[in-house]
Amino acid sequence: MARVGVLLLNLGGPERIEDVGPFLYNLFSDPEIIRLPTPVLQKPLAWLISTLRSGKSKEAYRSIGGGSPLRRITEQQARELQSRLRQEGVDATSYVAMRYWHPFTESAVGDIKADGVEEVVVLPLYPHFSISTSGSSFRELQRLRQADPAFRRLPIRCIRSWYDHPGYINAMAGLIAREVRASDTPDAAHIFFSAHGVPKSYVEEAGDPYQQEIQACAALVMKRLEELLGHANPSTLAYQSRVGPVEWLKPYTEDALRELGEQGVKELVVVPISFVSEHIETLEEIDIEYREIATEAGITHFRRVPALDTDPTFIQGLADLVHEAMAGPEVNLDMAAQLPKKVKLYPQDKWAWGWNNSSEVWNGRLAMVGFSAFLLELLTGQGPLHALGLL
Ligand SMILES: C=CC1=C(C)c2cc3[nH]c(cc4nc(cc5[nH]c(cc1n2)c(C)c5CCC(=O)O)C(CCC(=O)O)=C4C)c(C)c3C=C
Ligand SMILES: [Fe+2]
Ligand SMILES: [Fe+2]
Repeated sequence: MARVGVLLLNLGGPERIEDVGPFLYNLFSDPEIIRLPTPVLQKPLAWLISTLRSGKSKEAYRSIGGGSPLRRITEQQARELQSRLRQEGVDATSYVAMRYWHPFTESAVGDIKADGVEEVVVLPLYPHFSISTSGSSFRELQRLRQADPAFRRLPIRCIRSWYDHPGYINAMAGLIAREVRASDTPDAAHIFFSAHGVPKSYVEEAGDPYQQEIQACAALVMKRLEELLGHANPSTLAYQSRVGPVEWLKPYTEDALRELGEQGVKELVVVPISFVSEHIETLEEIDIEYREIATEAGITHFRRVPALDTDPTFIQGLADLVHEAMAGPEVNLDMAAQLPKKVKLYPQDKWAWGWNNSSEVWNGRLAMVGFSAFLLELLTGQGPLHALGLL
């Protein structure tokens, strides 16, 4: 029997307050998170944005005990999945590969090689594919594979997304049903799916299938929920955790909550749909920030469905996914990261006259160059603004 390494991909989170700044720097250094037309500005901009954001982020992490529980929960999921697979006769060892904090992808790959694993199943702990999450982790793994012949030789099967997998849908519907049954008005409780957002351009320009997978997933969960409860509840899907000035997927969670309050909705069952573990966005953003907004909007009962964490139906669903992948063909990292249609990932490069996409791109580039020169001058204390006595 082959020794199988199950590589679980996740984002990672700062474990202590001191980690917040470097964690944010790693996150914003990723071109799949901030898509710039030119890579030279990625690091200076990552430094600037992480410095500006770190105060707000630290405050949020402080309010949930000083760090993210993501590593602890992901490692627990990995252990439980491993023992489930071993009980089912697979010689499996699970590994955790985080994208922006420990344990980093590189160290997981080092462990896989050291343990003599013979084939790898890559399982992102994101049910829905997004360029910014699974896509970024697949690309990171691809970089490591290209640089390392020993890793490249291992057969690999990647699971791209699993938002419609029965194990996951059943586990989600089961947790929601429990909250609905415990509510004051089980027939009328409003099911509020709050998915993590992405910038609108990811979907509309880059062809990210994320929104379509989220919508399909919410519909499947509602169908299963109706079967479990024996009645159909009203529902809403909205997007949370917007960062920066650009437009993200709509409706925004805060706007949707206010609108439901105006419509007279009193009882809400909030479902964190894109997360399978408790983390800052569930514990701080939903439980503290959105609860407050909902209460102000007149929603008197605000229940939040817990994240799946190590729910047994969910862990069994993950084990089934691994079995299915092992029985199927090899799926390499390029195939897993592929977007459904041919799209332009970065704004067009060719110059064209007029007020058009091209001029906006070049305006943006010139502004970035000017801004970087300004930043450099601030750091070095030398440059044209100092020469003119303006700095
Ligand atoms: C489906 C899940 C996620 C998507 C999609 C996603 C996109 C995305 N996120 C940011 C910016 C930040 N994300 C941060 C933390 C964070 N994000 C996710 C999940 C998704 N992100 C997780 C699991 C975590 C870790 C949470 C933890 O407990 O530590 C942060 C840091 C926290 C904060 O300051 O709010 C930022 C910033 C962007 C820009 C983006 C899409 C482009
Ligand atoms: Fe957030
Ligand atoms: Fe995020």
